[in-house]
Amino acid sequence: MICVEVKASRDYEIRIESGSLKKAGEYIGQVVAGRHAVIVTDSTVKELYLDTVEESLSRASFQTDSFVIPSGEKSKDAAHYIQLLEFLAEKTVTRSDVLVALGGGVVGDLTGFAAATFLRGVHFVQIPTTLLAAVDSSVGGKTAIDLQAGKNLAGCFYQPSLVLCDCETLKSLKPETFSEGMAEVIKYGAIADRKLWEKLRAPIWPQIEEIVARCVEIKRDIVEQDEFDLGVRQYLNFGHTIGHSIEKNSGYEISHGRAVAIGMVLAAKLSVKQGECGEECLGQMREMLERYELPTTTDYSAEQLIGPMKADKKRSGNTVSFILLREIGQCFSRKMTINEMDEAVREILGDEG
Ligand SMILES: NC(=O)c1ccc[n+]([C@@H]2O[C@H](COP(=O)([O-])OP(=O)(O)OC[C@H]3O[C@@H](n4cnc5c(N)ncnc54)[C@H](O)[C@@H]3O)[C@@H](O)[C@H]2O)c1
Ligand SMILES: O=C(O)C(=O)C[C@@H](O)[C@H](O)[C@H](O)COP(=O)(O)O
Ligand SMILES: [Zn+2]
Repeated sequence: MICVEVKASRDYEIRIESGSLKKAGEYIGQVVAGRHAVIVTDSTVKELYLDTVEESLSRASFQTDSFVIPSGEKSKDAAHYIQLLEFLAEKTVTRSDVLVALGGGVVGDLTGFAAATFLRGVHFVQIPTTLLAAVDSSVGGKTAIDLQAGKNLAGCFYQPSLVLCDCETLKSLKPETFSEGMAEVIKYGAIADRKLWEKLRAPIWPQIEEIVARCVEIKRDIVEQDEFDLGVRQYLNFGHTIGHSIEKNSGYEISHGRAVAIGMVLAAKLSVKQGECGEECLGQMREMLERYELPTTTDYSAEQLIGPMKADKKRSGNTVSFILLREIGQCFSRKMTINEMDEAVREILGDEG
């Protein structure tokens, strides 16, 4: 077992342990006082892992209920959020009880937001079952739902009480869903760790636990410095200003990981245009994403992309902080006015191809 400790507004452990799904009840029992657990999952994960987690919780004397949403980003919305809150009220969940997010980033973000707001805060535990959730969304306490107006526009910072990562669950992922998680892994290498980047050239499965652990350590180190996203945490948003716009433009048909992959190429391209890194950096970014069969180009026009980019949470008044690369393994933040961002996007898309 690898254990990574996080010190934030709530301290907690990330336990990376093969087979730990069967120990969920025992582990959750160690961090919460109540004995009522509501498992939130999606329609795909329910068929694969719900019974195992329910049985484990029952063995540890938990009463369990489950709330199942349809798989996919479209469930991360206000309607499912309200349905979940009504369900928790109907089941008389109390502040000492626990919500268990069993699934990918969609389940985790929605459950976290419900846990933060139901009764003004009940415990929640993340059990990530996608690579993306294991390396990124289960850690750090960003919770959110999408609004009609855009991605992740309602949410709050609310840390889980425990993250339990059983990499065995990643074996049932479709190859394209595994690749979507690799987009965030590639992000960590690009912004913070050249050595991690190099490891991604070797087969991933034999080193999966080590890779997950390194990613969550990088995220932990950043979150411990800036839990509330006012400074260095914004580095974790590399590729996301354009990525979120691509997701929104596609009506959430293009997944987060794929959209972020394209966003990272365009951010790298902007870094080259601004003289901050060499052409080879952009080439390496494209090569690494292609290695994992991730997209590197978009058909959306600058006109289409710019609108949603203005809703970025790194915006303050008329400026947006844009995350650029210095080299693979090092990034920084540059403030741009909305007009400068508009011009930059037109420029980088103008010669796309
Ligand atoms: N809070 C954060 O810090 C943070 C970080 C990154 C991404 N996110 C959010 O995470 C979401 C994307 O997460 P995701 O990529 O996990 O998407 P997802 O939750 O939609 O899962 C992707 C697909 O994989 C299926 N699935 C999950 N586990 C499986 C398993 N073990 N075997 C087979 N199928 C499985 C799901 O049913 C779904 O169809 C986005 O909404 C994004 O905004 C949040
Ligand atoms: O944890 C963070 O901070 C991140 O930015 C991680 C991102 O991968 C993630 O997609 C996050 O949800 C984006 O946040 P947002 O603030 O741009 O909505
Ligand atoms: Zn992301």
